[in-house]
Amino acid sequence: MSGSELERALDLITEIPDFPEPGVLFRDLSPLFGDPTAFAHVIEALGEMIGDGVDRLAAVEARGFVLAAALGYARGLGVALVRKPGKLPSVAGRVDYELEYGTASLELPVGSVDGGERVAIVDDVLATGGTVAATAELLRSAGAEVTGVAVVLELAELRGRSRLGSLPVHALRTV
Ligand SMILES: O=P(O)(O)OC[C@H]1O[C@H](OP(=O)(O)OP(=O)(O)O)[C@H](O)[C@@H]1O
Ligand SMILES: Nc1ncnc2[nH]cnc12
Repeated sequence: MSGSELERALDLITEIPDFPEPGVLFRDLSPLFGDPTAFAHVIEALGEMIGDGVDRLAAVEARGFVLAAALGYARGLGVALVRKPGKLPSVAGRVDYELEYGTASLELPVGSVDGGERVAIVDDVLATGGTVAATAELLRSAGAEVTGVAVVLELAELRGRSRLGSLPVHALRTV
């Protein structure tokens, strides 16, 4: 894959002003998910960013699941599926946090990670960093070591990295 192929794939992301509320510029990855060539380039590039030495991926409902499922399949890694509340019969932990728009809670299913596992978090967008910070907290509470974060798009002005301490963050594109 050439750099320009990846750039063309990322150019499929569209911007929708004032969604889901006034003042938010929503980045829609649906066209990228819908284009098999672009999607394959993005999965390949995410795989290069997470590197070796990872035992498992973790992803957050809903858009993160699409990326992590494909990447996990490509790399032979299982995925810890972090859920929005009320979906799980057995909850290992719950964290409440702030989003760019509104508040949210996440839950980790019992048995999703083993103690000492090295887990990389995969998501589509890093905005305020609340989602990734909450996911990292859930994984660490369950005994995992979080190795880093790989996202397709980082929204730099929302300063998500500043909430993540020394956790390595890799983004395919930063805007
Ligand atoms: O860095 P943050 O400010 O936490 O924002 C990033 C999160 O926001 C979006 O998820 P959303 O909760 O909108 O859910 P979705 O994937 O179900 O659309 C996105 O998929 C990230 O997970
Ligand atoms: N502006 C944005 N666009 C898409 N997903 C987001 N998640 C949080 N902020 C977002």
